[in-house]
Amino acid sequence: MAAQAQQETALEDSRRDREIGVEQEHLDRVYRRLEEKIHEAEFLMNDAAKRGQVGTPGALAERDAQVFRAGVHLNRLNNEFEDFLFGRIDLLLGKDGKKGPDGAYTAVEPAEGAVREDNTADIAETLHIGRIGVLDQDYAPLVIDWRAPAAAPFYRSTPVDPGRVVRRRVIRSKGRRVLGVEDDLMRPELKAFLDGHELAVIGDGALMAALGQARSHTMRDIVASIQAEQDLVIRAPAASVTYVEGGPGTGKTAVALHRAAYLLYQDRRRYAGGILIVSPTPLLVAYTEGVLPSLGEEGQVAIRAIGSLVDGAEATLYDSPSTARAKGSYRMLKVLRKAARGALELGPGGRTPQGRPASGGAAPNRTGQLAFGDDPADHDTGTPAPAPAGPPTRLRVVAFGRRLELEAAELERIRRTALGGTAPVNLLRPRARKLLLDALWAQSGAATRHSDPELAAELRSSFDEDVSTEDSFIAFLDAWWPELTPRAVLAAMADERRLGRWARRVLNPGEVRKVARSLRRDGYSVHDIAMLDELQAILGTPARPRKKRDLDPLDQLTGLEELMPVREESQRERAERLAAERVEYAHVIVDEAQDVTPMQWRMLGRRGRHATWTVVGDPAQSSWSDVDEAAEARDEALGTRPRRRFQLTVNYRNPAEIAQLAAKVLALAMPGSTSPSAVRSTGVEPRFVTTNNGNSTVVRDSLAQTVREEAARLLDRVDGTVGVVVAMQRREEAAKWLAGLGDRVVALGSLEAKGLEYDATVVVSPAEIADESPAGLRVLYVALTRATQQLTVVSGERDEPDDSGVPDLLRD
Ligand SMILES: Nc1ncnc2c1ncn2[C@@H]1O[C@H](COP(=O)(O)OP(=O)(O)OP(=O)(O)O)[C@@H](O)[C@H]1O
Repeated sequence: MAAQAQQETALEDSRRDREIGVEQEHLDRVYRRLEEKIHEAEFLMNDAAKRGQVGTPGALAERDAQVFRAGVHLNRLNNEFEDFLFGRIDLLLGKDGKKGPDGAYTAVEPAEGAVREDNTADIAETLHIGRIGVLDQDYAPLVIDWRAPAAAPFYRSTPVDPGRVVRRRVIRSKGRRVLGVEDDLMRPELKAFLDGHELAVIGDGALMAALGQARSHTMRDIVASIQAEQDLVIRAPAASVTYVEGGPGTGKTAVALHRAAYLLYQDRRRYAGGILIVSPTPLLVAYTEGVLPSLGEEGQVAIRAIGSLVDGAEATLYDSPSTARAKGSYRMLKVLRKAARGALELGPGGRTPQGRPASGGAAPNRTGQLAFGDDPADHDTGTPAPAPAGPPTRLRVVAFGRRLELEAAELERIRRTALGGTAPVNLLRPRARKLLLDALWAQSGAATRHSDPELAAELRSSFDEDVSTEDSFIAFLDAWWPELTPRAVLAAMADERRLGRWARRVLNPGEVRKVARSLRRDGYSVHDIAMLDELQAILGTPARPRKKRDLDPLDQLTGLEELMPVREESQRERAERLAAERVEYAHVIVDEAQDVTPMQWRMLGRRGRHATWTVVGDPAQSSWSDVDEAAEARDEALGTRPRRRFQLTVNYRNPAEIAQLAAKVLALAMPGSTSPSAVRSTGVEPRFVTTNNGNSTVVRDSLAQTVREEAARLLDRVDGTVGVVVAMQRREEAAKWLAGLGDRVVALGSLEAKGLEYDATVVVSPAEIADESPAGLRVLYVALTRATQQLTVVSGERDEPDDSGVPDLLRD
């Protein structure tokens, strides 16, 4: 028996080696062709450089265009040289004989007679799929770009609906070497022949091989194993709104990133306006950042955390759930509108009573840590408040030899009239100035001096000119109607009494206290960033003279400055500059959309007023408490554009053992909803550990020690990363528990775990996580669904474990 098994293995190995050899031959051909193309690109660059020396405007423009094109080409080839060929499909003869622009036949369905009556068939076409397309000298496809229509069957074909595909192969290669192949047979009932030989089938399929791999701290692309339901989303037409829901691990983030790459491939010109991908946390941005470059896309896509969308301000703080609820809800809009108008009373310099400069930056707090909650003892600056300067209460000018004066009451009346307009507050300043001049003019009595309207008008205009150029008038206007910045207004809201006035009948006194207190911390939270953005819209920016860029004197002479990039700027810098200057996008992708608050939806809406959208999320993972209000805000941001809805149903992350446990929390958090089905099982059940010594008391040291031991245990059992998920308030403490265990293990607050995944996780005290906010059960559901292989749950003080250590929240 053993000898027979050995023989079979040897046979299998030799078949595998033969197939690897076949793919190696193809890869060699592709590399030879790529080298030719690189030479072409280099020749173009040199040639262009020579042309540049001629120096005529026409030659300069041509040189620049060529250098640009050749540079892009070289860049792509060099980037994608690594592991860029990853797939192959062997197809039956198609229905018609038509070929697409990439040289492949376009038919999806097989021709009649492609399968013979005895269930045999010949392979009519073989296509290799890679990160970019490569044609040979005769324009036959050596590699098809994964985003091209001809590559779609690689992803769409299933045994239920195979189309023309007989065999789908995933090729694993490193540099110039093919390392392995994994095949899926789409028509297992068929005996298919390629060049007279029966088609070989190697391995158990690529998906399982991909899913079993150890995780690192960065996400990998899934280009070689995109599944049919995911492919439908990635290639959905970009018109209007693509709306994708799916449980944890169904690939929503992966799909969103691949969709960005696909859209750029499909219509680069249209998306020259940029694609914005919004992530909930900087951790998730860092985790996903490498995926697009691996797909050959970078420049036109900006991946930003929702707390980094406002230039010059970065969210570094967390708000407690109740403060977040007040700041993120629609009610805050009313408060901000009042504040923006009321803040004029700040007077010059924009100093708040707390002494914090109103234009204060987003420095991290004193300890340099991210802070959770808004306990004044921790975060108050503690600086005694100097008296505010306040706005001036009297205007005095001299005009036409007379002393004119407006008193406080009159000034107040004028301010109210000016604010009666609906324009942004900063743009109302000219109107206020005009009303002041009207009042002074009326007081001067000069209007009655001339009955001739023309003379009267002339007199008025010289009066206006005299007064408005007077130093005292200019200084008064600057102090009385200062140009407000969003930061100044937000800082002004840190004063509780003042905020109380602006928020009357909108926020309750407790909310006012908490919001004001949180705004006294150094730095901003994600919710503050949305408030800053809203304030920017409410205040407006007065037009300023445009600063001219430094120009190359030669470009100025030839008038080419608009056509050519500034000389010293590299292509990458240019792309970055354009991205930084961009305020609106052609397509906006919102990841973890279930967590976006109403105020944040307004901020996103302003960035995609004319955009098409892809919105991905999972209501069951929402940490936002008022789901209906958020849905209303989302609908407002997306407008009336038609929506195309997709549902992802398969969990690729968690093994069935972990998914089943998480489903129990889902049933509590959102009764009636269904969990995605896990695609694999590891046979390793979640482990339950309790620090509860039997009388419901937990020694704190014991919790620290237990978590540390469990993390160390998991580090021994998995090759990749271990995440320890704790309630937000324990984050700093938990990091200390893990000191010295190395960089494969990290401690995370429950909200920070959003979207991330680890080989193994330790979830610390389910009850503590669930009790932390009104959406706590959904946050716990997120925490429990982060592991790709193993999960340990450690009960804490608040949990009630049974005899097996299973805490109450995780029992049936
Ligand atoms: N077709 C696929 N082939 C291989 N791996 C996949 C595939 N689809 C998803 N995965 C993997 O499954 C994991 C989960 O994917 P992803 O993070 O995109 O899911 P998600 O739906 O955004 O999850 P969550 O809602 O929990 O944030 C990732 O490791 C991803 O690479």
